[in-house]
Amino acid sequence: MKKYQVNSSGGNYDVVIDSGLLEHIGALIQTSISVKKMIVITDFNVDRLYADIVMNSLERAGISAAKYVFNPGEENKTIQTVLQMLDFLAQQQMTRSDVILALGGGICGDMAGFTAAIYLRGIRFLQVPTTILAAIDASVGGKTAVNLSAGKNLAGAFWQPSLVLCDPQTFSTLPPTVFSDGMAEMIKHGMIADKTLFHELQENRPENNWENIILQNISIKAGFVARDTRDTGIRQLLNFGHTFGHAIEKCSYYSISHGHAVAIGMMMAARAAEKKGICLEPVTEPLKSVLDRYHLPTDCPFTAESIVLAALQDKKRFGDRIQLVLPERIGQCLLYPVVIDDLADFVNSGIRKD
Ligand SMILES: O=C(O)C(=O)C[C@@H](O)[C@H](O)[C@H](O)COP(=O)(O)O
Ligand SMILES: [Zn+2]
Repeated sequence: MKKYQVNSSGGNYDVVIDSGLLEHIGALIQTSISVKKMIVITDFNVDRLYADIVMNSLERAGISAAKYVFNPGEENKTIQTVLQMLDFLAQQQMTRSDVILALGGGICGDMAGFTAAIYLRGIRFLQVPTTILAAIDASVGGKTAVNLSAGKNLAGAFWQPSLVLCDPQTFSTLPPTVFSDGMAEMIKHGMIADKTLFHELQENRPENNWENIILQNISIKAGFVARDTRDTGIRQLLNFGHTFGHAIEKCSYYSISHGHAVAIGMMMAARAAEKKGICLEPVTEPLKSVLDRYHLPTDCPFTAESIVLAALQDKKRFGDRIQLVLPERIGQCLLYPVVIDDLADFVNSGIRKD
């Protein structure tokens, strides 16, 4: 069992990582935060696999719980789905002392968290990540959101969970592409902050060491969250690969998943940075080899024009500038503001392999 305290300007909370914790999650919740009534929010895939274990454990711990199940997929991460969740909470007469439990991957946590942020102007919620991506990234830091037709995560709130409970046994049921999605964010953490983690991922697979590797990743992410919870500066480094990645997700109508799009986005940023002489050492070749190792894509299937158009909606755009995150060396990236007129040149350099 591993424990880590996340500090943020929106509150401090524990992350508990323990294989098999879903079986006794009710008791674990009762020892950390006192709760009588909960709504478990999950998608149809996770419902089939883990909802009964969780619901039974909550009941044994004396927590009255109802369940809301939504259709999986990024295309359902919408305000309409959140409205349905809000209506369900109201029907169940949830009050300000009651709690939402998000059981699932990043999409589930983002929507359940956003619902918690706005229902009755804010109630508590717990993150129970069941994917690698949610465990090492989305469950920590309080970014909650839905997509708009204009782009990814364009409406949301900063709303921190009260507790994060992670059972790495759930990773054993992940489809290979969902497994790879999580590895993309892990490689990102290595690229922006920890060259030792990057080299570990080059040499060893993480499967036999989940508790340590999740802890290591959460401490990287939590370091940025503690220094800049509301994403106005240094936290934006966590967006390495995301400006182009979000554009790729949008251009693909979300048929390319988040981690896969971020993998391509990181490669584009690396190629552009290397060509423009921003890198202090070669980064493109080692990044490509580690992405290949985890079966992640490295080439952009869209034109530079369509990527530029989609990227103009990025949240890191401030007027006529957009903040890119570019690698200097493995384990170190920098924030690199670019005027909008120069964006096409960066995107072109990132797409072209010569
Ligand atoms: O927590 C952060 O900060 C991140 O940027 C982590 C990202 O991996 C994550 O995908 C996040 O949701 C993207 O944030 P956004 O502000 O670009 O929507
Ligand atoms: Zn991400």
